[in-house]
Amino acid sequence: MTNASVALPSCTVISCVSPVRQQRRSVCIKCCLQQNSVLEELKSLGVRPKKSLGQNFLVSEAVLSDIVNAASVQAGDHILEIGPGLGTLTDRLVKLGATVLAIEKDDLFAKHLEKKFLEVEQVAVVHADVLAVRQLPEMIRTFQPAHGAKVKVVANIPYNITSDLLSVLLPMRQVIESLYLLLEKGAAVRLTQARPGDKDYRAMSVILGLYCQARLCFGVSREAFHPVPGVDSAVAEFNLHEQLDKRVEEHEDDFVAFVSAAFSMKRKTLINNLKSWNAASLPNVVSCLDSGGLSPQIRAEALDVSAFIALYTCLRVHHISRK
Ligand SMILES: C[S@@+](CC[C@H](N)C(=O)[O-])C[C@H]1O[C@@H](n2cnc3c(N)ncnc32)[C@H](O)[C@@H]1O
Repeated sequence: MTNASVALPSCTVISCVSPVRQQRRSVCIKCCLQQNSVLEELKSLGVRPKKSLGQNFLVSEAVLSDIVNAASVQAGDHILEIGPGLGTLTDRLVKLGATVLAIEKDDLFAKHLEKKFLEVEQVAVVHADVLAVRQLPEMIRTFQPAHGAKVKVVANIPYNITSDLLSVLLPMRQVIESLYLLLEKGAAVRLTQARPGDKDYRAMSVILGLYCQARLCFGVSREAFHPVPGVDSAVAEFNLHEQLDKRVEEHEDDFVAFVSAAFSMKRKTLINNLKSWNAASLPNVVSCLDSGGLSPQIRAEALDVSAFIALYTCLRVHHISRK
């Protein structure tokens, strides 16, 4: 059995033979050990990673360290981990003295994790689809430390739930302080860097501006995973604002629906898109755009979050909301 925790220089490249596939690859010693231990663990469980659940396991010690450093994980932190898989990142978080709430959808991995961390008081495993946990805010509130500090989310998530997961977690500023997510690189760049006028600027860019400060932390090579995915990854930080802009605080869901409607058809003007939000509002949209010095022909991708909030606030003055 290999031991991935042996202290070795991180960048010495060797020719690594997988014990399962009998294939040879050039990787660093630490990755080789970690990769082989992941492969052996999968083999002992008799499972093949499922594409449908985005199961690409981290096999790079260096990336694990970079993630926990980016999140400044320290003893006493309470961390929500989504998709713990074999528990590699969970293990690292526990070693740093954090307490972990780990939510795993896969039946077999959830059982495996329950056994693996049975004796570890700092880990609670929840067998569930994170997107289907109705009482997620309450569950996180119960998990918060006694002194009420907020929770950090640190996770290597399946790429296909990125938007849905952000939509679920971003509004939870009462219980969550920040998110550190390992994402598909293109998505990480888009989510953290798109600005008004860019081709990647979307409704989610505005929604992110409402809820948080987003930052691209670092890129991660596809070689850091088993199986190796078809794309590179990156870690992104989402630091949630403690308070929402007062003007939308009481109409948060309606504002999000307003922004989403404004972007619904890429080629249409903002006004035409807003018909699906409230068709009767259009004369008011024209006058609110005008009072903000904006053309009635403007498209959603030209407006930043402040312009959206100003436009929405103007419409609320006319008692207009979603119909
Ligand atoms: C990319 S793997 C990461 C595994 C592990 N954290 C690692 O870094 O090696 C994603 C994990 O999320 C789990 N998963 C997929 N969809 C999920 C969902 N909706 N809710 C909770 N876990 C999910 C998968 O079963 C898998 O274990």
